[in-house]
Amino acid sequence: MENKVYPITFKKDEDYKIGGVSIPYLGEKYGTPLYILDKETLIFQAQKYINSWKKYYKNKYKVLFAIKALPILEVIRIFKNYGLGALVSTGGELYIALSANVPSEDIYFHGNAKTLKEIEYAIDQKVGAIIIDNFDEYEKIKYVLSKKDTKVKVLVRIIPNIEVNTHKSIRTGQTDTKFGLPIEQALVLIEKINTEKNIIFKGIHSHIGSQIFDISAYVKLSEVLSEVYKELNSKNITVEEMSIGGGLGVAYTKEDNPPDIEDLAREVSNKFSETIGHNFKLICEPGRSLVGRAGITLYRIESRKELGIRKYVSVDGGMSDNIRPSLYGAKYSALIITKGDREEIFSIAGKHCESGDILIKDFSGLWPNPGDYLITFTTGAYNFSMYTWYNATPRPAVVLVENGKDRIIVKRENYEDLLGGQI
Ligand SMILES: Cc1ncc(COP(=O)(O)O)c(C=O)c1O
Ligand SMILES: N[C@@H](CCCC[NH3+])C(=O)O
Repeated sequence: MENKVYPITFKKDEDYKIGGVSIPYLGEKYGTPLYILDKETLIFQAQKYINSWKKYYKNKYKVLFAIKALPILEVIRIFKNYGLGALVSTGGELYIALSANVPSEDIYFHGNAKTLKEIEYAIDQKVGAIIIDNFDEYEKIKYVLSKKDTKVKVLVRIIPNIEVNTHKSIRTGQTDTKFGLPIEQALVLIEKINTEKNIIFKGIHSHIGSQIFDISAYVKLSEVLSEVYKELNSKNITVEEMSIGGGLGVAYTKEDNPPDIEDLAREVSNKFSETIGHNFKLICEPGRSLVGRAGITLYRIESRKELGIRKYVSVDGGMSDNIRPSLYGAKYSALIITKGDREEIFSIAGKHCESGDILIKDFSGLWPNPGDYLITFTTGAYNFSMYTWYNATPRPAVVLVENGKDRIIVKRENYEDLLGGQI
């Protein structure tokens, strides 16, 4: 079976390599902790999305990279070259997407608490659509437009009432959520929008959560979207676009068996064929499933400890570069590069002043020596972007590898950067 935890080019034959480059060599050259991204895996995942929709969806579609997962210019540029747009959730993300030269019509802006300033920025930049989350946002858009001679395209985010089996902090489609409007309220909002001449209603937006393995949740979502589509059609309101959001899961451990991107495209397309046909532009917004597998993080082992109750191995990073284990109890796979040959069970701890800063609990592997390397896998999504500088920890560098070549795409912060903005 294909190992979905490792990046496509990862090899552990004579040396440990990614993108044809020796991983210990990268550690020597750039220092640790180090985020390493495999370009081939990024491209493979992007092409999977594009080709799968092309195969099954018989009308226009657009894949928007949810840049919150990895807001790095070079990554966004790579995806743009394969025809992907960007989904942004703040003015800052919009700025990054524009700086990566994503055409503004390929940028969609969602979020439940957009400020007037962010709305004005999005309107001035002529984004592809603002995804309206609530009535107050609609009023803010009207206010901004009242000062300008311009129009804005919008989608309206609905709450589809679908519970998914993922961590409670990353579910978004259930009845009780801060994102979107119940369908009845969304319909009222859409009727209001339709009376505005400068707010152009384009369609419906939805998103059910993140790290989802169950394709049937997307099939249910497609049914819900079809019902809303029909309801609006019956009121003579045309729905040109519908978004199924992002959320497809990835494998963090060998036990994880996420569905293929192609399964998502086939099942969703089939459902729409049964219900309303492919009469609208279909949008999807993956983040994690585009970038998660492409990333690994390289650490150095700093110290070891053998307590009666447990053994600990501590590394030179931790919750600052990967907050997911402490925040969600997320599990990761790892590998230690060592000359040691003693198999042990131990916890891998970060260096931060929190007892909860444990990257992997009860890891089973070779007992290392200080100075050895540790690799954690599937760190491409929501690691760099959720970096925290707790304990005044400079942000690690990001290096991109491809065909035996490596280059820095985000510089490592230094101590002076930590003083940035401080007076
Ligand atoms: C509206 C929306 N779309 C897309 C995404 C991307 O999600 P994921 O990284 O799980 O694919 C998110 C984050 O969950 C989101 O909030
Ligand atoms: N930050 C979350 C995903 C959030 C999705 C954003 N809507 C994670 O690391 O799993």
